[in-house]
Amino acid sequence: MSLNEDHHFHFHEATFINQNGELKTTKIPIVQELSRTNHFPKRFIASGHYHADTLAQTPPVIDIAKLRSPHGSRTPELQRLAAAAKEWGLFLIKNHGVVMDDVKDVVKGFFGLSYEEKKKCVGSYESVDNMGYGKNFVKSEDQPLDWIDRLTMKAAPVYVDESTNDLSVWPNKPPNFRVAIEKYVEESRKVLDGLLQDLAASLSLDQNAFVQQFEPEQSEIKVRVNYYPPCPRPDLAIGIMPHSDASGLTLLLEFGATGALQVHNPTSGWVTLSWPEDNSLLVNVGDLLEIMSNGVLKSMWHQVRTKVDVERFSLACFYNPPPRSVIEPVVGGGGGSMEEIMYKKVVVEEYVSNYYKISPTTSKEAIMYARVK
Ligand SMILES: O=C(O)CCC(=O)C(=O)O
Ligand SMILES: [Fe+2]
Repeated sequence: MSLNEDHHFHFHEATFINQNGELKTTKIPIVQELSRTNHFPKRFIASGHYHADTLAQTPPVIDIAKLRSPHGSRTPELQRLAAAAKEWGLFLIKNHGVVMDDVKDVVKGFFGLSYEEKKKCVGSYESVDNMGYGKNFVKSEDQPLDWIDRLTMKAAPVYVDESTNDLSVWPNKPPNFRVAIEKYVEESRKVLDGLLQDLAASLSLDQNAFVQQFEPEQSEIKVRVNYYPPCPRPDLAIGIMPHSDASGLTLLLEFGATGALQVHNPTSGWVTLSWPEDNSLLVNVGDLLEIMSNGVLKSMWHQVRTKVDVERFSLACFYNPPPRSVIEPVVGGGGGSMEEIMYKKVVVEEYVSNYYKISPTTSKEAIMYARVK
């Protein structure tokens, strides 16, 4: 179906350098408007991708209250944590204390604005490393487009000179958007710091082995809010193409609908993840923590499917060590001193910038940048 003349559609613009080194701009239709008018342009056909609905599985649930109970009694929960992070690279958490009602309201409020209002209320529209409003790794005219609208901001560190460092992409509507998200991010950081300690302990490493590389003053937390409107062709479209996150850890909140996030596991293939909207949050391992754990923890390869009848929202917090810091595998846990080193030292911002340069990819290619040959 082509974009009908009867409708007045808006577009995001993405700029990229093509294979001949030329600077190009491509126009990306706004999915809310397509959804509302039941249009499905060919550019959203993601052929060769996995489109089936598998039996939905609930990820392992880790009880943070149990992890914080006195030494000894927390051992079984630590073991469950290690098993989930090693095999799947993900787990749900409950009893984490993070309050999320305001965040859901502001995210819904933002995506409820018209395209013109959204564009006007985000101060800057540039894209650096995938930041800003409406960008989705577009690198060519022929690449399939994700059925998504998204806004990415840097929530930490908080810079004094906003013009250069946070791209001023925080929207000023709804008015409490930034305050609500910054509060959520600070609460999330505490939970993630605790989990970094638990993950190290669960691998018999010094409990500070990972967390000490995430300095409170300089660590980076990027927040991405994602909106997937109902899609006329879930059999052809993808909400987000398969990827692993470049992060250390990612904390994911989903609401509106479940059963859209799918994760690929070498033995089980694609698995659809589903869980009740009951305050649980999903934690997943990103590439940087896979490197820091010498490949013992696995960053998950995941994608998002679309749904024909329901809209879905998600909010991802990507927690990274400071951009200029050097990370390297921490060994000496269960593997012993003979453990083979799988990954090289990398500068965090160099890793992330290579990741964005080569994404999207068809497999976990970005991490090869850090792999010992
Ligand atoms: O919407 C989701 O469930 C996942 C989002 C995601 O993978 C991302 O933003 O990197
Ligand atoms: Fe992701």
